[in-house]
Amino acid sequence: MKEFRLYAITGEEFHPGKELVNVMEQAILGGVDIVQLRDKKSSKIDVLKKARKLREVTKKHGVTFIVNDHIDVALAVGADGIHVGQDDLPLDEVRRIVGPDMVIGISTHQIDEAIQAEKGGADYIGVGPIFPTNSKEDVVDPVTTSYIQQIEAEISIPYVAIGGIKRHNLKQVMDAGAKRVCMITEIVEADDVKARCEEIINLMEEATT
Ligand SMILES: Cc1ncc(COP(=O)(O)OP(=O)(O)O)c(N)n1
Ligand SMILES: Cc1nc(C(=O)O)sc1CCOP(=O)(O)O
Ligand SMILES: [Mg+2]
Repeated sequence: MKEFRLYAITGEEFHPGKELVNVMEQAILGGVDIVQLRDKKSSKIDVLKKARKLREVTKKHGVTFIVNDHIDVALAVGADGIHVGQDDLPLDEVRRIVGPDMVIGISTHQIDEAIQAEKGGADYIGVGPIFPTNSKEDVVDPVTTSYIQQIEAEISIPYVAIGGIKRHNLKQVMDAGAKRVCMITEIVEADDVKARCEEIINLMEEATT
């Protein structure tokens, strides 16, 4: 898969009054290089309509587009990838459905899951939640930055740290070894989403120099 650094997940409930596609385009202009559509509330047809719009804007800017949960929607709109959780279809079934070229990401919360994901052919893993988060209802307890250190030592495929990551704790995440971060609220809640993403990327660069 294409290299990435800042991964944004949609969270429409956190930007009332602002259009989903406009918010995510601002994030892209600010430097986000993966966009994931995550929508737990809409009907399938509405998820499809949002996915079509996000596919268009991500394609226009050459940014990777991932759909959370809905493999059928990902295939229908020609997304670059699908993100699944531990309770979703097993990786080999997902691969059989989406074919050899689509990116598959999977959430992991402990090292055994990460090892299985790597063996099972995932293209990247989510590593989290690093800190407490209010953006996901059925979330497990924070895994802390020590999980990042374990992943660094034992896993070779790309991983992205997620969960409660903000500007103020970003350095802790980077210092633990993470090179890629994923955020919902810290990005989409900002008044100026483009400027917020630029600030986050500057902080990531500062933390690694
Ligand atoms: C990059 C990334 N990492 C983890 C998740 C969480 O996925 P999942 O466990 O399937 O939970 P939901 O997002 O479906 O609530 C993610 N979406 N993206
Ligand atoms: C969608 C999601 N998955 C997580 C995991 O740990 O797998 S944490 C999370 C929510 C991330 O949102 P925020 O950046 O607002 O904390
Ligand atoms: Mg999911």
